[in-house]
Amino acid sequence: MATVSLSGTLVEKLEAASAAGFGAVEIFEHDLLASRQPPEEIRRRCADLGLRINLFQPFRDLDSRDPARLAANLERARRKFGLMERLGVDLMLVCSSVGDDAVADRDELAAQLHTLGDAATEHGARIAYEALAWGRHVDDYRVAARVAQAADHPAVGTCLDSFHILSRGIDPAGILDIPGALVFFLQLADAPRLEMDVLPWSRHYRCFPGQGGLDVASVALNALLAGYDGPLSLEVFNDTFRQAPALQTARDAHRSLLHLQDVMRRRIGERRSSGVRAAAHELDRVEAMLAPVAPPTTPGGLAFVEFDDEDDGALAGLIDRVGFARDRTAPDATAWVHEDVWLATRPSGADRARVSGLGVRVPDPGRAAVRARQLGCEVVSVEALGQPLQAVDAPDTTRVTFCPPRTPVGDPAHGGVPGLLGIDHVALTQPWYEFDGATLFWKAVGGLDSQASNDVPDPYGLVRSQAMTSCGREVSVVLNVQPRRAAEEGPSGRDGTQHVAFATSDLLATADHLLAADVPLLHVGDNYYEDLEALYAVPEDQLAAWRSRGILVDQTGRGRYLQLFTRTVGGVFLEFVQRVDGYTGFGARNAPFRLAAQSRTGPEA
Ligand SMILES: O=C(O)c1ccc(O)c(O)c1
Ligand SMILES: [Mg+2]
Repeated sequence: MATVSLSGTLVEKLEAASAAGFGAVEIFEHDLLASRQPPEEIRRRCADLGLRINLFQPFRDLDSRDPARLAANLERARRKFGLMERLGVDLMLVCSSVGDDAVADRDELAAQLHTLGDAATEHGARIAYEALAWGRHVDDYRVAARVAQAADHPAVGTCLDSFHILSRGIDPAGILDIPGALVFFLQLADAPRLEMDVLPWSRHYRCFPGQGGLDVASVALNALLAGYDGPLSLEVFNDTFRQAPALQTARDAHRSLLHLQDVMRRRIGERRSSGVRAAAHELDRVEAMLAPVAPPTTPGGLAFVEFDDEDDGALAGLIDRVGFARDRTAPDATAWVHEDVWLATRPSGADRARVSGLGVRVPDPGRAAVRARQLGCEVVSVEALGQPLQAVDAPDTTRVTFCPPRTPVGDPAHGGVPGLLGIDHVALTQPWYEFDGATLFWKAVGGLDSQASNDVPDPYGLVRSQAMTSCGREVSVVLNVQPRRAAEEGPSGRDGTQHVAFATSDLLATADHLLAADVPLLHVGDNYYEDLEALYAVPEDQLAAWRSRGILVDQTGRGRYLQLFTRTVGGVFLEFVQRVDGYTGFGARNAPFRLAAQSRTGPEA
């Protein structure tokens, strides 16, 4: 764990990294300079915390065409080597230069690195030369490796950093051509794919492997296949993690490393079958290095959604009014059943209703629990669906219970909601500092893949939204972060609503049923429907049918999505959706209008 990846003082970062299970840290120089503890004290703290210090970084702008500047830089480096001896670390990362006096000639650059190698050796140290994606003359890992090799010094090697490689679209296959002994260090970071300059992209948006869109596993696997056998180190510069509780970030980071090795194991399987560029014994060697994680589980559907209800049972009243059939088999909760999906509410003394639990159907609940434990989750035993099962808590504290593929349906009273097909998706609100951790949890533990992510305008800010679905779309979870202002000052004191969306084959019929049952539905107002007519040239009768029921529409080249929302009860509302002609989104275009309608209170509502 690079200390730059965590919030807090240096000592707080070290404590969080150790508590999360890391065995080593990279000390980022700024963290040491800002610390009151002298290097010797930091060294002692690390020893007490069971942390090796495996890198000190960064050393910037070593090389120079100006001899006097070079001499000064070498003297600066000697002082850093002295500092490293006090810290007990023998490897320093040297970034490629960005200065206007940087050396372009590779032989001259190699000679200067050789001189640095001599200086390092005097202090029992080594240096790892890294190509910054924005380096003045060296911005490609293959060049940095060639220059380090040309330096021809035992104390000079290279550092691979997955962000600098993948952000520029450089092929990581070239890593296999680097002698493994030349790779002194490996830094790993993921990032969302953004169209922006690499420097701010690196300094603000890096995230942990599996939380973004870069193929970090390819870099890590190639480095190990090339013969690197050092640490897998996470170097993440991220504005959210700079503010988030360090221990939570460190725990998510540790999970990301375990999940990364799981992905690498699967890649080894693919390479075995495809015979791509790596001898079978090399693949076996690397596979043996990876942390053991049980194979991933693929959810086959939701068995239940459980809610904490307010003491007055407001949410239970809404579910009754919608027309779900009460299930008489649930002893300690109010429950309803539709086919093989249960809804349950428990009065919890909560000041507002919320989703408290999801039952996820998996082929092998026991194996899913083993994998969850290996990925750092605390697995608890629970009673659900009338049997002992195992569960873990998602980052937003929603309890996720691993359920068997099918459960005999109880003896439900036959209520009925016309057209109802089952649960389409569940939307969960995350604390702002848990969004990336939740994405990783639902990917690594829940077996879902990231789909579209959107930043949706809310009257009081932006709602960050990430859809995650199982490969067959049997389970979809939409993760949302509400704008902080809404949480503190929004009209209903919203600290984030959650909802369950039900699929229907006929939303008009479902809507008429709900209206007849006096279910309070959300209306977004006439301006929306006038725009709809302009957008989609909707026939007047069709528009009237949607407007009178409060139905929202998203029509794309890939199908149509019809949506209808109940009003919010506490922190929960219900949604009914009809997907037409293969539409696979979640109605992002309509979210701002829904949010605006939900934020209106009193006569504005
Ligand atoms: O953004 C930087 O300056 C920076 C410093 C050190 C690194 O290892 C790195 O990848 C980036
Ligand atoms: Mg780096």
